[in-house]
Amino acid sequence: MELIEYADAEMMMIDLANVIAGELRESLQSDEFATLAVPGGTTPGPIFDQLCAVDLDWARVNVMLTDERWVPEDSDRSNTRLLKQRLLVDRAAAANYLPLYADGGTAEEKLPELSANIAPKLPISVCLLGMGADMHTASIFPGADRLNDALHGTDILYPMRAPGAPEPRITLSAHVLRHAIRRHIVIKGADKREALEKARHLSADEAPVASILSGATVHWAES
Ligand SMILES: O=C(O)[C@H](O)[C@@H](O)[C@H](O)[C@H](O)COP(=O)(O)O
Repeated sequence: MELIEYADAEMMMIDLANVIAGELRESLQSDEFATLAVPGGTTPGPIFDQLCAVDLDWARVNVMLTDERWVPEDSDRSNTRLLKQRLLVDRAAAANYLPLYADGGTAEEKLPELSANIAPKLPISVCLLGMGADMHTASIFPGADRLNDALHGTDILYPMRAPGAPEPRITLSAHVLRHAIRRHIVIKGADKREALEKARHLSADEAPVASILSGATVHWAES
């Protein structure tokens, strides 16, 4: 794993948006389509604000989340809502969105149709991930009911219920995340930096983020 430290978060977000745009551009030079996976949560919004305005052949880019909270799109907990408000706008509105949520059923019920839609768009060309202070990444949480499957199984998606998550989740598997051609993790704050250092010496069962660190670039700013 490579660690890049930034003087401040604002610089980190601008830099990271440029890096992601450059990598997507590079993918589109050799492939007909590129797939970008991004996290929800509170950290990546400023990256989306930059990235959405980038001059790129967005019509050839598939955009998806790394994980979703199983809540309707009008909930302020919905990562889909965040993406639609801040990434899939401006030039990036031309991208092809691959949903991780569908109305009218549980994650377990909807998972086959969501997976079938994603399968032809893999591997992920550029994957951006977040991390929680409890060392979860995507929605692969320590102590979660399907932790073992999400870490070691080969399915694309797993439903997930975890003590640390207020609602049911759906997440890409570690298998799919590890097969991403380029992988970035974005974290902010001293507590997450400490958690990252701790995770490097723990098993993936204790620190799920450890399962995707090898070959990843971690971007960190204190504030
Ligand atoms: O839906 C989610 O919550 C995310 O996709 C999740 O994996 C997130 O990246 C981390 O929890 C960090 O969240 P923050 O950026 O809010 O700290």
